[in-house]
Amino acid sequence: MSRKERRVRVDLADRSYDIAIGEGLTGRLGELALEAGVGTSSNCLVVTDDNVAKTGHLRRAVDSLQRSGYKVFEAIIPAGEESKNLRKAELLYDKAFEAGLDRKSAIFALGGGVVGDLAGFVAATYMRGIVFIQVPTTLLAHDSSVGGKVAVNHPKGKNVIGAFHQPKLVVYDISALNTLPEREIRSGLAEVIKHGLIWDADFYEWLESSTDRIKALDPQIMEDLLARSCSIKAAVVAQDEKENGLRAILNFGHTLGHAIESLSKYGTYTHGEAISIGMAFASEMSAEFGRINRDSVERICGLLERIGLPTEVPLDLDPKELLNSMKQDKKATGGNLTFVLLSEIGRVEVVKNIDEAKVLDLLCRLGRKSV
Ligand SMILES: NC(=O)c1ccc[n+]([C@@H]2O[C@H](COP(=O)([O-])OP(=O)(O)OC[C@H]3O[C@@H](n4cnc5c(N)ncnc54)[C@H](O)[C@@H]3O)[C@@H](O)[C@H]2O)c1
Ligand SMILES: O=C(O)C(=O)C[C@@H](O)[C@H](O)[C@H](O)COP(=O)(O)O
Ligand SMILES: [Zn+2]
Repeated sequence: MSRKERRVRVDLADRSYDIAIGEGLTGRLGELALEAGVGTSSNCLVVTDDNVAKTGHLRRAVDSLQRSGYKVFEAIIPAGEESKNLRKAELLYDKAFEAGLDRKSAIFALGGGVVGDLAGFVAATYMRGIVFIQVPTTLLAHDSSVGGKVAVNHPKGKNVIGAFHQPKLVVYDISALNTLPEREIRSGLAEVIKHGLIWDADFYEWLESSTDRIKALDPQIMEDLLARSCSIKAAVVAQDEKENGLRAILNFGHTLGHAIESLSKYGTYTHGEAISIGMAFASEMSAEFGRINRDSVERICGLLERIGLPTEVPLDLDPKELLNSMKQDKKATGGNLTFVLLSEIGRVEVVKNIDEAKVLDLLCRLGRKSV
């Protein structure tokens, strides 16, 4: 007998939705979408990438939707961050027209954060916004599928062309992790660790003590981990949907992380790897500004490294270019740097007008390069 899935609610008044978490949920996607009120009268589009399409996930999703009466079209994009751009968005608009999508249609984003952000952006803009459903297939996408940030990249920076468009439902099938490469598992754990660091010291300690079982992808552990991590994201988003204040804490590690991704042309580091380096750097900065002690920095870098994530500022990236890229971060106003810094493990603060000379100095010291 199938076990009932776990549910985490994202409370956003008339835009509230559930995150359903459990094993084998892709095979029940149609039933779950119907239950969430996604209509079957108009055609729908399932967007995925060519890696996910090679696994059984796409077939299971489409079969389930068809069994529930949905008329399904498919769009497959090339896998990878390089696809998160306006040209691919335009190809998806073409697909949407070919599939006859109208205002009552829905887009299902089946994949990692790239598919979710891109398909979500298309759903937010096609005919001024249609329903979309997130069906995350990476560990990292437990974060990207929740909260409604949808975007594409621009040569000037990550996610700078985007919108807030909440999904109607998130269906997280834990079984999808079985086909995910180990590197992507580690990458996803970076965002999980972030959620512990910014919000919940107990969760962070639990992660420290459960590393081996997490690495073994024990299904019960993964269900608990996802439910706790999604609950933190949901709690933050519910309090500040459009990032007027609090939500910026979810950007811990991203100021440097996004600069690393952008300067390395999105080809060297996964998102999780880049923000792992960014979190190690933000922890060092927090210590430099006397907010936390060295033991906490060692503890944080220790966990990231035990997971197999990088913590060192890349030697091949120029500190001045990193600094300039960070000044274009969406949190920066008037060219002044904003960083999310730790006050203790489990608590952070958004700090504006950070002294850029100090950041440059630390970048040079940690990257072991002189200016
Ligand atoms: N919107 C948000 O709030 C938010 C939050 C975090 C990250 N993001 C964005 O998410 C993106 C990163 O997402 P990601 O790490 O999921 O990357 P991704 O979507 O590129 O997926 C990583 C790799 O795994 C493959 N893959 C996906 N699911 C698979 C499966 N089940 N089996 C085998 N292979 C599979 C993909 O084809 C890809 O090669 C970045 O663009 C980042 O900016 C957005
Ligand atoms: O949901 C948020 O808010 C986040 O900051 C989550 C991040 O993990 C994610 O990478 C997000 O896309 C970054 O947002 P951005 O506004 O800095 O592009
Ligand atoms: Zn992120």
